[in-house]
Amino acid sequence: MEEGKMDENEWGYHGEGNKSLVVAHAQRCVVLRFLKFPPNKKKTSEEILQHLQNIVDFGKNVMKDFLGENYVHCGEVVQLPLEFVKQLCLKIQCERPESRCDKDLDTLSGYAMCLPNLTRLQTYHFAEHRPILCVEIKPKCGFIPFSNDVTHEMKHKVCRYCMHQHLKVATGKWKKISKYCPLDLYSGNKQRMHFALKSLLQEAQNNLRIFKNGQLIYGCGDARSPVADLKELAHHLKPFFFPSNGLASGPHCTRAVIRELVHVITRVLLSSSDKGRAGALRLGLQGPRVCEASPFSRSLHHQGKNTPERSGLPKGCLLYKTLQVQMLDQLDIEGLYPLYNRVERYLEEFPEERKTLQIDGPYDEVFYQKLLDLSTEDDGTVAFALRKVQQYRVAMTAKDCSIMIALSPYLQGTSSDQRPVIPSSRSRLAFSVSVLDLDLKPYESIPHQYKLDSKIVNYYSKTVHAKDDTVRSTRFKEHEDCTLVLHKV
Ligand SMILES: O=P(O)(O)O[C@@H]1[C@@H](OP(=O)(O)O)[C@H](OP(=O)(O)O)[C@H](O)[C@H](OP(=O)(O)O)[C@H]1OP(=O)(O)O
Ligand SMILES: Nc1ncnc2c1ncn2[C@@H]1O[C@H](COP(=O)(O)OP(=O)(O)OP(=O)(O)O)[C@@H](O)[C@H]1O
Repeated sequence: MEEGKMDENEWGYHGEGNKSLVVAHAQRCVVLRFLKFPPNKKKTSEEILQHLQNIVDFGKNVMKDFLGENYVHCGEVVQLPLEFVKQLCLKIQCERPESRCDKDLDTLSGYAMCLPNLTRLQTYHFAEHRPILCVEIKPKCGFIPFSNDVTHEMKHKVCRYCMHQHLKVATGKWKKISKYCPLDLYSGNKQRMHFALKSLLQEAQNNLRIFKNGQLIYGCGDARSPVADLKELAHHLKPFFFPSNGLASGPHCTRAVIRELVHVITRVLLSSSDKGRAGALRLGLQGPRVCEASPFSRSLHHQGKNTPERSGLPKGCLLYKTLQVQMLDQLDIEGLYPLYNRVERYLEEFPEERKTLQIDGPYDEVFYQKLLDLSTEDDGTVAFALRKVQQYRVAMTAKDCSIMIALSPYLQGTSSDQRPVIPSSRSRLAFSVSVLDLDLKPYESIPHQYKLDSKIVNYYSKTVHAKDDTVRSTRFKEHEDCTLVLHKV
């Protein structure tokens, strides 16, 4: 970033999560990502610089290897004029969703990350005139824990996302339970993936956002208020997908366009662009392939088909690689927590060792190499406990990242476009797939994870499953009655 040339009027509010806020440049395809903190928890400039540098290093030294060179954009740390940051912060404040204003943008350090704008990813630096559509999916955890340390039987049957939905609705975070189940999306089975994507479109929550030419057109800007409905979305999508002459409208047309979007996204998600260090992780998928709470698997169950077709994900695709990283959580939080406590006890005795143990970085090649040891035999050492803790943090990061799929019409002959192409009903679409929000989860969040896990499972077991049992036992009684009647006849 060239000092003196920074003008806040060239930047606009783009979006934010729990820990960072993103502004986008109006012309150039770049964004600035600032850290956010609760008002009473300000950090020093040095701490912020270190934190941002750690994010970049973690992307470069760990995630690029695990997920693949092509999918990860690490960006760089930039120093900005403080006056620019202050003015920018004032300018965007009114656009920030209220639910995110419990944290303030860091305006004191002047440091931020500069990244390609993945919602407009074309030739990277300058926007082209081709329309561009971008679908952002936060898929969450795609497997059911297989660890023997799991004590709640329910956790072997229902995935965390589906259980968590009930707690989220009960606490008012969302209004409706979503039909989306990550296991359907990660199944590699087209039918299940279509169902998962349609469910995300019906109830986007913070798991789906759609941008057109860099502007949010679908999904939640605010925690609770969607920006458009499916009809409006279909209208936006027509230039990309509409199968006929562009004049038709009505529910039939909306359905056709949405179906086309779902099919294209599925194909992109199953495509491979593998340039990473091949096979850094080889974790065989263990545990159930379906979640009992998914409406898709429930409907199969009712049809008497207990296991859906096994398709599996192609090894080079981003979903497969993300799932592999997620499965670095081999012990589940229940098995991990005692190991975290072992590390804690050691640190209480030898606080100066925190640095050697690389708990707060550096996230370098040494850190990466240690993650590759997947043995689960506990020899009682701090080294073992620490390795599992670090693997867990990396797994949690992959469980919370987002996938960005950018699509634009492929113009034959006129483009120096190097991107892969996918056929759609209207034209061919050039696409790129990227992953974002790869900030390593903090060591300190482990006790919170432990408590939250038990809260989610207890709530689900007590309320939902108890209700299910009542329904089932009523059905069983009806069935018994029915059998008796049949016997009499
Ligand atoms: O615990 P979860 O599964 O609710 O995930 C949190 C996310 O909630 P979600 O369930 O996706 O709505 C949560 O997302 P929201 O703020 O709810 O949009 C954050 O991503 C949070 O990460 P961090 O603590 O900011 O690093 C996430 O926390 P981590 O568990 O990844 O640390
Ligand atoms: N490089 C990028 N290009 C385009 N948009 C981006 C980019 N990075 C982030 N965003 C947008 O900004 C939003 C917030 O970013 P991000 O997910 O990194 O925030 P966070 O606070 O770290 O998230 P979380 O709540 O998961 O902790 C994203 O959901 C995405 O829409």
